[in-house]
Amino acid sequence: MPSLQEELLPSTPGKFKIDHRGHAVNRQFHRCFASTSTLFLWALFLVALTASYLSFQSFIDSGNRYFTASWGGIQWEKRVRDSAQVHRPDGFSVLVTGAAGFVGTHVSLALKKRGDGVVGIDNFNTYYDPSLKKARKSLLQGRGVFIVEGDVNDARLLAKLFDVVAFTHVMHLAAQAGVRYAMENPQSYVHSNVAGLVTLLEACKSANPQPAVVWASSSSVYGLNEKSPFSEADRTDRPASLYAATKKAGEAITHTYNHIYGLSVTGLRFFTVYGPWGRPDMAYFSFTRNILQGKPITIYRGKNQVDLARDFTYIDDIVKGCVGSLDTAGKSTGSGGKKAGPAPYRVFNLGNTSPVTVPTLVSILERHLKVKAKRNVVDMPGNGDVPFTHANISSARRELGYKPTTDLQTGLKKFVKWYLSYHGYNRGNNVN
Ligand SMILES: O=C(O)[C@H]1O[C@H](OP(=O)(O)OP(=O)(O)OC[C@H]2O[C@@H](n3ccc(=O)[nH]c3=O)[C@H](O)[C@@H]2O)[C@H](O)[C@@H](O)[C@@H]1O
Repeated sequence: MPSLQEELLPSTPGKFKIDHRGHAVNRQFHRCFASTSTLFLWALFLVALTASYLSFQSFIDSGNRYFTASWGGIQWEKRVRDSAQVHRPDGFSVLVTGAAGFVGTHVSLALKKRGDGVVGIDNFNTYYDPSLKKARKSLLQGRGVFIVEGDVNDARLLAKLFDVVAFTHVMHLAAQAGVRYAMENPQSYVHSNVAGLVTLLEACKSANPQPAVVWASSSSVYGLNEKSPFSEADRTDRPASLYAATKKAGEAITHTYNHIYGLSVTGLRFFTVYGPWGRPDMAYFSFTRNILQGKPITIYRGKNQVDLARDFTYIDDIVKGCVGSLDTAGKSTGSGGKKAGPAPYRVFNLGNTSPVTVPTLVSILERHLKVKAKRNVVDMPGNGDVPFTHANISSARRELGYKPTTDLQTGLKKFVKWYLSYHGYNRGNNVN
């Protein structure tokens, strides 16, 4: 009779083989032990392999960050200095973050044109097609604006930039934009709009002299506010999206740096900015692309079948608001991380003051493109959108001389003209 042990010990995995000769148990036991130790060795080998792969990856990562960084060196510093060179009396030298972005490109061009020194920084991330960002970079380079490829989370890079140039102003436009994408990639909003902002403010507060900071907040901070038009004094404690929440956090964070370190801060609440060289993720841009390609567009509709509306604001008006903010920003009072007295803290709405519904936006595009849209109207999903926005701009008008002059009809015409030419359409046949 085979012993119980003999019956329970398989000679090969998955199979019972009963050996009635003398040292069956020993042999079986030995085989089993051998296969267990082989397994153990294999497991050890796999763990070692995984560990070395991970450390190799982190070496590559840090290598990318620190050894193959696209910044640094004498030539690089010269380019930064040249780009920051001021060419008008009492001109500014401005560090523009997100310089290859939509608003960043236009503001940089405007500042350079009037003789200010401009250095850009942009991480060229892939939130939308980086080739558009590269094209904007070429445009800027052609006008003498140097863009450093880097992230505002890179404290060493920022410290280096402030070491090379005594920036008078920082125009902080680098951000993770987009209201609905926050549900897909929440961490990217924390990374850019919270962590990146703090890293930048740390660099600004430590700089000597401290620059004045003007930065992009958003109309989305008004969230569920129903009082219209939106005034700066209205509630902003009910954000409807994580994007809005990070912008609201930015307003609180910048206030802290103003309070503790004497940084001069101006926050600008932009209202749905549009125009040439715009962002492909925004509705007016993606609608244009789809209409031209004969693809359907999705139009969200609010509660009780009410159309959504936005206070769409043309880029040139926004640029005037940004430049006006830089011109009127009081000085920071601190230096090297120490406050010497109170500094200005301001928040302004930069809108157009005349909301337009999304279906009307589509009709205007159809007219300019001479193509009918395939409209697919759906109820607004719970994705962070708000039903309408409408700016009260009396503060900006009073203090910045801000006065928007471009209506949606005119602004979209300019956008369509740019879009067709940028994408190589035959303009003569397509635009009014
Ligand atoms: O001003 C702001 O605060 C914000 O403006 C825009 O956000 P949003 O107004 O949502 O702009 P779009 O994404 O272009 O949407 C405009 C309107 O079109 C609607 N929409 C969007 C996409 C779509 O497929 N269908 C559609 O009907 C949206 O619901 C919204 O009412 C920007 O994307 C934000 O980065 C910015 O901060």
